[in-house]
Amino acid sequence: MRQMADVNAAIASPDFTTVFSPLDSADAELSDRVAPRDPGVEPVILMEHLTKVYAAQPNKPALDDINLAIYPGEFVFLVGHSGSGKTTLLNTILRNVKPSSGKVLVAGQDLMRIKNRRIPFLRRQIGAVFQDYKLLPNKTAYENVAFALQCIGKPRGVIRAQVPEVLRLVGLGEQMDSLPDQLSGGEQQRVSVARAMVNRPPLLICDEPTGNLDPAISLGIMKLLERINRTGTTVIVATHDREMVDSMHRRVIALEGGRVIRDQERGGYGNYGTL
Ligand SMILES: Nc1ncnc2c1ncn2[C@@H]1O[C@H](COP(=O)(O)OP(=O)(O)OP(=O)(O)O)[C@@H](O)[C@H]1O
Repeated sequence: MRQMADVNAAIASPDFTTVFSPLDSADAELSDRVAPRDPGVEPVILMEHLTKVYAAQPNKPALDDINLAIYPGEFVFLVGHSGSGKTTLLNTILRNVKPSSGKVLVAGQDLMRIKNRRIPFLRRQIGAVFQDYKLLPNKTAYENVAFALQCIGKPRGVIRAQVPEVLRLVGLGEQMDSLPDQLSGGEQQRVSVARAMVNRPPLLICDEPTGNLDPAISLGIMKLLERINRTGTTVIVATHDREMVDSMHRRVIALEGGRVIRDQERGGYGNYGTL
């Protein structure tokens, strides 16, 4: 009873973002949605002459003069051979990697000048699904997602309201109390997606979210990302999953040797091997 009162209070509080309700209706006729690119719309990500040279490879830039604008609500695939710079580009957006030169703005913030104390605030605006961001093995699906909110000081009532909602959204309403090793690979990845989006970030970035998953499960993850995108979240996915990219007809940015070699509004995977 007390718990229900907490939940109701949380829903009424300004901290609660009832985030996920538009999703059912969003399943309708939105597949042709194209993000706005009116002159007045600011890009959520802007890169100008962005270059990253790692000290270990001084003669081979990981990113080489990247110029890109990604607008709110876009769904973007990042493709290219292994070592072409996809992860470095995503890590630049999270400010895990500091560029060597050029300009990068994320949600209007200049990441070349951002103060260290502001970086955690930047990261709260960005949900990240990386293959190596493992779930905590001794926590249930519920606790793994709740932990992300606890870390940023969300009230208990908000956590009790939002965590079940997001887990139901990713299709794990019945498995909230399962530990990671009681879940399949695809289910674990869905917990990662739930964890990344529970705070309703305006930007979701995913590095190989379907790596090592079988094709049917990969499709489920991609459909989930598509639904999240339909609520207005900008989604960027680095992937080697040719079938996925070819079937979704979304914007495709291809990297080669740290350079953008293709940027298509509705593209396909292209001629890359899987590695
Ligand atoms: N921390 C690092 N230190 C030095 N070099 C690095 C580092 N991280 C990446 N690199 C190099 O930068 C280049 C780009 O690597 P990156 O991981 O961004 O490519 P990728 O396209 O994500 O590859 P994959 O598809 O295999 O994940 C590669 O030459 C890689 O060896």
